[in-house]
Amino acid sequence: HGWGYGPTNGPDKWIESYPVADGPRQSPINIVPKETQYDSSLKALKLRYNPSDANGLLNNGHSFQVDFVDDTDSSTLTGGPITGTYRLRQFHFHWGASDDRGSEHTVNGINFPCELHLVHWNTKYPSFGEAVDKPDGLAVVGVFLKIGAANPRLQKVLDALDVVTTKGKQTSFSNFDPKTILPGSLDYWTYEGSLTTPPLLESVTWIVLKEPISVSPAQMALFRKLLFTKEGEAECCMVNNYRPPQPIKGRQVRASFK
Ligand SMILES: NS(=O)(=O)c1nccs1
Ligand SMILES: [Zn+2]
Repeated sequence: HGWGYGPTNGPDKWIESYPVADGPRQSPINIVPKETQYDSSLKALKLRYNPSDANGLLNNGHSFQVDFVDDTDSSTLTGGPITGTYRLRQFHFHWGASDDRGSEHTVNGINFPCELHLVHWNTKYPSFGEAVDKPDGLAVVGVFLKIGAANPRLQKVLDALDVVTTKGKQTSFSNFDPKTILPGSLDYWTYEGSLTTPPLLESVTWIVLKEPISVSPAQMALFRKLLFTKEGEAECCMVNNYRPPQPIKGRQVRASFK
């Protein structure tokens, strides 16, 4: 049976099929701001997204993702810690069964209820599939969600979830600008890491934003209505789809801000 987040196939079992799980640059990590190093050479993030590139919303059995058309440079990440141009491929979330956990990265050991990942691939490679296993192949922007006022910017995404409850369901989703779900500040921490789901490839430059966005308890309840399971199978709630922090193994986390 495939990997997942349950007691028999969860993060502690992934090493059995994916030995890189205990590699030197695994993600997520706990970020300790006092141990990060401000790097004045880090550039500002430049995110230029074209809403018309949004191309569907899918329950993939581990999370749900909004896919983007990535056959041109119309939705890109440049600047920040990276060189060159990375194209937006998809964004997705990780969340908990309750508001005290759900994020993958933590800050001073604090868990957030949810974390957004915007996945980009390096256009020095011909495709996402070619980039995904290269050390400079991907750049993922991570955004923490913290409990507060309802976030109207999230509502269009959350309103689409009721038709993709089970694994494999997808629905049309277009004309959406992911910049609208980013916080006001683009200050970030960055480090070299990996995919946080199998195959756990060590190909990700992580860019974790310091400022969270808000989400309300009612909005979190909508995430938790999704299922890991297919239509007709015994239902298993899609919650706690996060990997816990991994050993830093000597890595330096840099800050774009003082
Ligand atoms: N959670 S993640 O952004 O590291 C990711 N895993 C697989 C594709 S993208
Ligand atoms: Zn993710």
